[in-house]
Amino acid sequence: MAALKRISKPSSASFSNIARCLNFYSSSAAAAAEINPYFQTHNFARKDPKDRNVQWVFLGCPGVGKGTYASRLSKFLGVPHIATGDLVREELASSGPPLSTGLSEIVNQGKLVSDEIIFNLLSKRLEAGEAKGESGFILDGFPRTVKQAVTLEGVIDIDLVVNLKLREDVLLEKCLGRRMCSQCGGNFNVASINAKGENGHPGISMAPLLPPPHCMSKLITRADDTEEVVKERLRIYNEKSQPVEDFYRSQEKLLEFGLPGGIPESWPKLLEALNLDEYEEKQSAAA
Ligand SMILES: Nc1ncnc2c1ncn2[C@@H]1O[C@H](COP(=O)(O)OP(=O)(O)O)[C@@H](O)[C@H]1O
Repeated sequence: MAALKRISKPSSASFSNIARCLNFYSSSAAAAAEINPYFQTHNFARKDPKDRNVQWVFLGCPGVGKGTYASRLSKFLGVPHIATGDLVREELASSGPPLSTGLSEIVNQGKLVSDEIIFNLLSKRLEAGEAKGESGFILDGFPRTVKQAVTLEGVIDIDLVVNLKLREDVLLEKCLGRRMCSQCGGNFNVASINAKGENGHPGISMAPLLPPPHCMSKLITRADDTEEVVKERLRIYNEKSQPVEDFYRSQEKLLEFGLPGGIPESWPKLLEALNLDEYEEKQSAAA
């Protein structure tokens, strides 16, 4: 597959953030390695990129569409889509009190769960995948802090980080429109977005992503998709996760992608930005 990296140069404003990340890196690398012995000892992913599938990360604010595009891309490339938010929700559904009570309180307030829990869930998921012969992954929702990024960097080579971007007013509308089918787990969106252009930002329209008729009566809204909690999640993203963008930008791994609209407009442009458009044409021609 062709080289897939498109690199964004760091802006001068981001250099102080990069320096902060690097200071953090040196002071936290040892602490980060202590978090999970699995991550400390296991080097399953240090394989030559020629001998494995892609190891990518999707970054972006809540509601931007990380799950939608990471999941489409994972099917397209034949690699697992690993979303730490899904791992947390599965853990909540399968564990009883008191763990589930404490965990759901954190998630429902829009806060980040502890690194210990996240590293345990992620390492278990990677280990299970490895046992099944999986190769490569697209991570979604991880890393969310520079400390998590540093820890990941210590054990796994990340090839590319895709940073999805969307206006904040649209993010809020999208989060409030999110629905999930309580039976099949499918993700949908009932919001019909028509945001006018303002402050140099172009207008943006997104059609709702409606479920098939048999899911319609089973739709639920995530408890953390209320206006108050989404605003808190956006605040936490800006505080804790934005520096992760600078961390990867400084490593020249960051691909910035501003979503131009809904899936029909954005998907072909994303493939183009990833140099995958020709790959798709070849696949369609072969089918
Ligand atoms: N890497 C992580 N570190 C800490 N907490 C996480 C992480 N990933 C997921 N979570 C927890 O799971 C919740 C849901 O995550 P996710 O589905 O990715 O939400 P979002 O729509 O905000 O991207 C987060 O608000 C947080 O409480």
